[in-house]
Amino acid sequence: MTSKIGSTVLGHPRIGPHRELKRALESYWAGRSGEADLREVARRLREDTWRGLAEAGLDSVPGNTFSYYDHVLDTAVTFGAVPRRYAELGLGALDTYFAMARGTEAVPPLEMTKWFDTNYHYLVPEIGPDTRFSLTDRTAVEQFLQARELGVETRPVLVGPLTFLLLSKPSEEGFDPLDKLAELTDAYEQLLGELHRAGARWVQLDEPALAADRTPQELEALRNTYRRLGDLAERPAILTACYFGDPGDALGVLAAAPIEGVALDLVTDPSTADRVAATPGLRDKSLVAGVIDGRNIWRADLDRCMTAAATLLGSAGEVSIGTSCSLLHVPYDVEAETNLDPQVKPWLSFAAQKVREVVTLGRALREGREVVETELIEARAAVADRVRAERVRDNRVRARLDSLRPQDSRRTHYAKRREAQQKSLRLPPLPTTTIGSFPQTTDVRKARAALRAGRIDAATYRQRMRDEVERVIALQEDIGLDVLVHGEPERNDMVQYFAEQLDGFAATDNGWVQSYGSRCVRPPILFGDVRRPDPMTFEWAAHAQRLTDKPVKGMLTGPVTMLAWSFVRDDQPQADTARQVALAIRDEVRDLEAAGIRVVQVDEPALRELLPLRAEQRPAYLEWAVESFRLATSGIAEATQIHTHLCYSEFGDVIDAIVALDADVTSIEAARSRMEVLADLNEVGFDRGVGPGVYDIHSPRVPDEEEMEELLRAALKAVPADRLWVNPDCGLKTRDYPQVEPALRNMTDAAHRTRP
Ligand SMILES: CN1c2c(nc(N)[nH]c2=O)NC[C@@H]1CNc1ccc(C(=O)N[C@@H](CCC(=O)N[C@@H](CCC(=O)N[C@@H](CCC(=O)O)C(=O)O)C(=O)O)C(=O)O)cc1
Ligand SMILES: N[C@@H](CCS)C(=O)O
Ligand SMILES: [Zn+2]
Repeated sequence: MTSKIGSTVLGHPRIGPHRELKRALESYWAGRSGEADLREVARRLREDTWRGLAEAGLDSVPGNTFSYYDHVLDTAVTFGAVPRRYAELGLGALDTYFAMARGTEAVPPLEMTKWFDTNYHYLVPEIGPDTRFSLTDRTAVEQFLQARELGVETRPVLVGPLTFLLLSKPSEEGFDPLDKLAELTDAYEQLLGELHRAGARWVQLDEPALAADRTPQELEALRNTYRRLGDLAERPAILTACYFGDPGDALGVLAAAPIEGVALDLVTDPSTADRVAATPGLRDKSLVAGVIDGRNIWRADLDRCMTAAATLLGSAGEVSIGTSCSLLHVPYDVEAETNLDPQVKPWLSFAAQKVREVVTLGRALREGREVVETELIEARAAVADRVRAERVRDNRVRARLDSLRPQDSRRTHYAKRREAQQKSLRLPPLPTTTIGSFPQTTDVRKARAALRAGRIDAATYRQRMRDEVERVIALQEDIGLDVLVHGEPERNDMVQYFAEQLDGFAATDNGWVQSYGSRCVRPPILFGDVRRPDPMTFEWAAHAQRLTDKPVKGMLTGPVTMLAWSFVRDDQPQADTARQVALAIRDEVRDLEAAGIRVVQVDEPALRELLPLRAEQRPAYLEWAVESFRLATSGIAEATQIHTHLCYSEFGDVIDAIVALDADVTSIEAARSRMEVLADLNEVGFDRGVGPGVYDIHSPRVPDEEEMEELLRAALKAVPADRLWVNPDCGLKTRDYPQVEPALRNMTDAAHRTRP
């Protein structure tokens, strides 16, 4: 008989409570430590996680949640999908894995892209006719056995076969990775067999791709795959996890499949719960009710969660309590925060607190609410305090929003702006610029760490950053760039930096969340009405502008990106929150203009990221996303040139929205896709300045001027010279000067050679 799941979480952070894995990885990559050291750090992190989750009282502990870099890459390696160019390097297993993740001198890495609508990035597997799927890496089995030796029985978690192939890209044109589903399913069968023989009672197959629109053929593929896996004679019980949204018609397919369990996200779309009762096939299955939000940080209303879970009793064979998705997207522990606002802190729940919430609800469901009365009372009080808190509402902000008129988010006609800007800026054709950040050197980061630790005072820190701005301006002048930037040395992060200065946001000291590989972010917490008490950036931009006669571009982060990369309040529509952020940015744009800054860039790299997974929800999102950008960038002189910057995604789905932003110049990631985005923009009649990136900043490689010239000539076929800008794909903060300086010199030379 199938064992019960009880209470569980679908996955867990893995970077380490103090980013131990980040440090171990970076030390290994820099050659400062060996493979054994790295493996030892990883082993300890895994063991601490298993023990911690078991001791917290979870009935079912997820396993195989650790990754040295990315779980999609792990899945590719598990099933032998290692493209030949990496296998041929002749490296050991771990270094081949890192070559796929980061590239080497000889080969670029796999492409990296966003994991659904989150700020986590996965590596895109390449699948082609030559891919031979087979079980080539047994880490999942080994880790199951290691956990068992510690006395913890885990439920190994794997990316499901359908999601894996849907997230992959064909290694050659015209090939559909789904054609390999049957062969991949053979390999999953083998792994399930080995896990069974090792003693695993449950396995979790993650199928978040089911939260997006799926074709009938894809649903048929789902049906066939899960029928095959389910019909395996010797295997663990299968829990298929659907998260990031409602699984739609896929729910019926899974309910009819011969598997034992389904985990549902009941947070993203609470109406998913209503469909459970209407899906009779679930009555003999284990249902993990994902009532605790796995990707936001608000303390749960446990009474409401209990009621939601209890209404499902009877609609499924067994109802368990779970998180809506993996906890990968939240920080480890609120208790690690010593400087958080004392009123806000009890409103929050990070991974450790969410595990406790799940355990509490699991007990309440099993043994009755009385046994967890104290926990319920505490949660009730915290939730009520947040609802009542006066500081969450700022009537000045609300009054200002109420008084806005439609013309407040409109600029004058582009043709007039263009003329005024040409007169003011006098730029050559194919003007050169960068996206904003210059390398965040060790000295810059050390200065910030010293300021935080009180080893230097604010005035010393400020002077060091001003000196850095001077260096960056001098370098750009020397290289001959046309529109300069101050380099953003004073920013810890392009979202957190602003959040730290805005009312309504709280920042964490240790709330790290993995963004990709060893890179992390600390998403700020947007808890209340947003207001800008003081100017935020103009001191830096004005300082930079005083150092040069060339125009300096002011650099701000747009409202959509501020929301996308923060933990956002869930007590009002996102559109309202975005408008509040937009007003704060609008004030900053005006201050920059008043300080003599003639070009302002408002970055919206997350515009595509927040696009709903289901097409029917997209127009409403795009409307508020565009409107908030326009609110932030209107109300200024015609001569002030607004730039925006987009990166980290494919733009096909948001191309109309890019036009609707009404920016004067748009810089956009394009180097790796060889300018394809320009044709898409032409198709919708885009007639503004555009800077398709000619330098892929994701790789340490220095592009030579010939290849950038070739890209520019390709761009000129789609865009006339008087609209084409020359810039890298994105900011340079993750690169080092020895790469950046020659690359920018080559880029500038390429622009000069290409100019008519
Ligand atoms: C553009 N991207 C961003 C996303 N999300 C964001 N919120 N911000 C982004 O920029 N999403 C999409 C992409 C993802 N890309 C990246 C790229 C780079 C990073 C990254 O480099 N992260 C850094 C941490 C950045 C930061 O917060 N720095 C702080 C703290 C630095 C620090 O760790 N200091 C040490 C001491 C340092 C020393 O002594 O040398 C410490 O505190 O222990 C700062 O500069 O002050 C990373 O290292 O992971 C993320 C996403
Ligand atoms: N201005 C930012 C944009 C990154 S998406 C930077 O240059 O880093
Ligand atoms: Zn970017």
